[in-house]
Amino acid sequence: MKIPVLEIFGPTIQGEGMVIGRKTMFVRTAGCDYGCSWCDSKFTWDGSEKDLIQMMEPEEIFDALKAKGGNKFNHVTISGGNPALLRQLGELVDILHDTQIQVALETQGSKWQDWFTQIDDLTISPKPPSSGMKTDFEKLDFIIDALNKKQQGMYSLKIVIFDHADFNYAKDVHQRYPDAALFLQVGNEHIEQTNDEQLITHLLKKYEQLVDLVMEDEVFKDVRVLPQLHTYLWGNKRGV
Ligand SMILES: C[S@@+](CC[C@H](N)C(=O)[O-])C[C@H]1O[C@@H](n2cnc3c(N)ncnc32)[C@H](O)[C@@H]1O
Ligand SMILES: Nc1nc2[nH]cc(C(=O)O)c2c(=O)[nH]1
Ligand code: SF4
Ligand SMILES: [Mg+2]
Repeated sequence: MKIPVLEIFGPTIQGEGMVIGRKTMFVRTAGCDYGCSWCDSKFTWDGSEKDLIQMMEPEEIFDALKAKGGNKFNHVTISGGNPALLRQLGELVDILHDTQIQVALETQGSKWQDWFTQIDDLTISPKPPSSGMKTDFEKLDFIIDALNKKQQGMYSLKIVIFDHADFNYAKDVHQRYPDAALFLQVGNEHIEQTNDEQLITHLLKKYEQLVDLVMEDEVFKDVRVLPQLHTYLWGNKRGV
């Protein structure tokens, strides 16, 4: 079954979360059930690129990954949009595993798919208040419970922080799922900034502020605090 794809790129480094720095390819699917105010990939759901969506069979995606990445990769990250909207992605995961390629997934935790159990590095990124979205905690409970029973691979939570309300939301999530590895990520509110120097200076300051807050906090002990590493190298550039 065909999959709506907007970008296939790499090899690059995974810039975020549990496998930060890992050499990986990216497949970005189209469509999202959320509309986060600060989404850095709005083109996947705002209609601006609907004519650029390619409907691809899993084998075609595999061929496109090979055409771009040759024999230089063994890890593919599926992001979006929300790839968890697509039941048919399980087929792509199987094809990649058949050739010893590991698979990572980026999703917000609003939908479950049975193929989640096959993912090697699964990132669930629930959305804090600044996004304008509301977390369905019953659904998230179900997903985290299912992931805790998972036989294969790793999973983690990654929460983007823009303000104090987000910080408190992340604390609540951490206390609700104390056994889940938690990553706090600096929010980038300047997604249109084209001046890399200005952007990086700003993001470094934000990173330092977030680190300072976490260091003084008694709830956040077993936690990791990270920037989006790719923005330090390439700013807001797409496809990297
Ligand atoms: C574009 S989303 C796609 C996957 C999925 N929809 C999700 O949100 O997890 C990939 C990651 O980028 C993060 N993200 C999006 N916009 C961001 C921003 N302006 N600053 C920091 N992280 C951002 C999301 O929270 C998510 O963890
Ligand atoms: N290098 C790089 N790392 C990333 N980690 C998560 C990304 C995403 O947009 O999902 C992303 C991305 O777009 N590029
Ligand atoms: S859930 Fe992810 S892709 Fe969807 S709007 Fe939010 S950040 Fe963007
Ligand atoms: Mg991104």
